[in-house]
Amino acid sequence: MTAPQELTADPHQDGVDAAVTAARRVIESLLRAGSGSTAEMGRIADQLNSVADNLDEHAPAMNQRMVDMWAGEGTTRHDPVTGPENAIAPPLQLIGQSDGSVRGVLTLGLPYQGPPGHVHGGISALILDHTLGVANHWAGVSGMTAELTLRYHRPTPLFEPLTITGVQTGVDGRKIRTSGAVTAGGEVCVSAEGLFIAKHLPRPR
Ligand SMILES: CCCCCCCCCCCC(=O)SCCNC(=O)CCNC(=O)[C@H](O)C(C)(C)COP(=O)(O)OP(=O)(O)OC[C@H]1O[C@@H](n2cnc3c(N)ncnc32)[C@H](O)[C@@H]1OP(=O)(O)O
Repeated sequence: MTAPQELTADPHQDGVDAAVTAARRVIESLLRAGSGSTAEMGRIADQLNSVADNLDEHAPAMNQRMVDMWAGEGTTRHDPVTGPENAIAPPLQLIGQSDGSVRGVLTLGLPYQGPPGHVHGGISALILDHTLGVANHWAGVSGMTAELTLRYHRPTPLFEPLTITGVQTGVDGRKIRTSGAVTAGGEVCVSAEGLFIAKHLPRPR
């Protein structure tokens, strides 16, 4: 039996991860403040643009950055679900379980809102697509999403811990079947069935 294993990159307390954590806070704070805020939004926009100008000035060429992103341990650092270097990632940390499934817990805030006080359905789809992909990796046979079928059973709450699970259920030639769910308080909010096809795009070199 395989021991549980962290499958996603551990966020660092410094460097780009710390800057990305701050950027996530800015996104959330802008939403909290809103158009009725007395904060000087014009000045805030200038400050944020100056931060972006500084980053762009020190960034490598795009093709070099793509090579770096896909080198070594970097593969789980930048995706939009688990990546500690990606400010739009919640981020979710996934653990491979001894029973072959993967599991993670996260709480989503205002940037991920769809219906009032609840998670946008597209965000649940993004999280489940990625989690099913990681479940395939953990199972040892992975591929690209060909079909993702979602059932939204009940609204998924913001501001509460959500448990995200995924497990590979079968492999038939190049066809890989995987299922998963988002649960809150032990109730299934969203369930997913995925068909993946064993195929991998080449890494940039
Ligand atoms: C630690 C963490 C690590 C890292 C973990 C990272 C996890 C990341 C997870 C994210 C996953 C994504 O979002 S991936 C990105 C989203 N997906 C995509 O962009 C895929 C775009 N589509 C494609 O590239 C293609 O259509 C493919 C690869 C799906 C299939 O193309 P292909 O390779 O040419 O294969 P093809 O011959 O067409 O099909 C092979 C067989 O599958 C069947 N098939 C193909 N598509 C379908 C379909 N939609 N529905 C039913 N069946 C289908 C065919 O009938 C055929 O069956 P038979 O005749 O053999 O019986």
